[in-house]
Amino acid sequence: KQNRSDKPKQPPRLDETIPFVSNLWQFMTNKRLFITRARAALEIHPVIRCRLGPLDLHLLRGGNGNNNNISNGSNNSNSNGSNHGPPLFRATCHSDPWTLRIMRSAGYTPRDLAKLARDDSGAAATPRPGVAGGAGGAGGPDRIWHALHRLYDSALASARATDAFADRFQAALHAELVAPCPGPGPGHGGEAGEWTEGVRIFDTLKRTMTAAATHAALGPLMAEVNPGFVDAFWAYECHVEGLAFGLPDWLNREAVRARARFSDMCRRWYEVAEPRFEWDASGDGAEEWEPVFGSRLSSGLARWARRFGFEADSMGPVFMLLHFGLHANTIPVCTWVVMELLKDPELFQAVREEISQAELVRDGPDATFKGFDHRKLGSLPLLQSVYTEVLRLHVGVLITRTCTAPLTVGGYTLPKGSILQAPTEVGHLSEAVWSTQEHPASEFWAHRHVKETETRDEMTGQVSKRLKFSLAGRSGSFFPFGGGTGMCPGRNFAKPEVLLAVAMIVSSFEVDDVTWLKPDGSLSDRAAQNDVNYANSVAAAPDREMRVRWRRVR
Ligand code: HEM
Repeated sequence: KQNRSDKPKQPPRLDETIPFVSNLWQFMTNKRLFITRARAALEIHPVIRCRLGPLDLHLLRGGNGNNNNISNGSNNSNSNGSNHGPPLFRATCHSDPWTLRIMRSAGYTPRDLAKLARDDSGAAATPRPGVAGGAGGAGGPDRIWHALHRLYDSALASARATDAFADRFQAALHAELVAPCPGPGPGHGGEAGEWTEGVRIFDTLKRTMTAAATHAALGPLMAEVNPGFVDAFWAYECHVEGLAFGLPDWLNREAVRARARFSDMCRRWYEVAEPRFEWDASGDGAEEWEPVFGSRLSSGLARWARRFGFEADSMGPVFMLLHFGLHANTIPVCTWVVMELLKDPELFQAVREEISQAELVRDGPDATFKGFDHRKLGSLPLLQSVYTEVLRLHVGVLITRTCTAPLTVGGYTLPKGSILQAPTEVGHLSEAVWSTQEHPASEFWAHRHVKETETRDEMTGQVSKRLKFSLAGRSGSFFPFGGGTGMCPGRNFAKPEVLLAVAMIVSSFEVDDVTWLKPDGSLSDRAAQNDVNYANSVAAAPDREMRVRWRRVR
């Protein structure tokens, strides 16, 4: 209702039975339900208020109907993500306090956290208006956020970094999954031509992709120094969201133990790598990969921490979060793609045929397989559609920002300093945006993002049909990588990693005998769904494992 006083009109509040208690309790204990209720309220109102403990939040709707098709200047407008979305993607909204919260929960020391908290100049090249830009002014020595984001731009989001990562990842995954190697170690795919029974898809991808992506991004030392790091990572990974936004540590002992174990491994690795590294070689112009820290992203992060005088106790957490960013979403996303293909033999065959177009040309008919061109893979329409559909259905997160200037949304003016959250699910699951008569938005439909086009050959008159990938008109309702200044800088690593792993499995294995297993290993009578424990954790893990038998066909 319009308020008659001079006070600005306030958005409605999210209902709760016990004021100040019920919503907070639900957020901490059943985030899935909290987000479902918020989604329902946002179907009616473009913005709602909600108090969670000390925080007064504004929940916003994404989507095309919200007058919010705002460009964020990112170079990303294809299936990697979207450069449109909710108003919180504007340049005046930032995510530093939330990133700090994640860093604190990972174990950065109070002194190093204080350095980050002191710098309110933001991540952009120009310091925020009215802010000195740290003690050093614009581009000055104290602009710690800007330095981090510059590193992300050059060593994570750039084409050069992506190509180097994709090549290393592909070679390492081939060694893990396909290369014949008797005895323990690589070769999870088994001997060529022989059936391997009881292959667990999620488990196999966790082992092989974690090892390969770690090799490509952090070099070979992590596996040498910490042989059990893959298991330790996944034991920690399932607790990260809860550690940052859920129960306090003293109620969360198992999570605290898992974090300490993996953080110690990262610190040990750093202590082995640090004295071996050539610190004098130049940073930005350095080679994309060297055998100590691995990629320029990893050595750049070490340089960033050194430049700002980080304490030894922060180094485990710094690299633990790099592992988290690298593995926690790509591997479940890849698993969902593989599961969808294996559930549908016709789709599997269609994708296999499409993928063959991206195989690198061999030196001769009998020459060995050389791998895939990751750029070509990323442009294949059906594969892109499947990838997009998986991101749409299995990525769920409350994108969070603080606004540094008043923001007008849906007729309400939210004051400077307001905390804004946009649940990706409101856009991703919108029936109005995604559904067709045969395929509701809640359903996986591999062809949702492709159109068939016909072209006529002018010489022969022959008509050929082609698929074309398109998100046209819907990109404002699709933001699995967030948007604006806080948009995921790893999105360009994620796509080739997922598609290369899918291509390698689809082209190298014959698969049958699909069954589903419950977490205790017993048979399940249904396929996997999003694990409710991963609500708001970006990519959800599957709550059922897929078991198959497979044999390597090359
Ligand atoms: C399918 C895979 C991935 C998904 C769905 C995903 C999603 C996201 C989302 C939703 C955010 C928050 C964005 C926002 O607030 O607007 C984010 C941030 C981030 N992601 Fe990713 N991500 C993926 C892969 C990766 C990879 C491979 C890396 C590589 C290390 C990575 C590194 C990061 C980092 C460093 C941030 C924080 C950026 C900042 O501090 O502003 N991500 N990601």
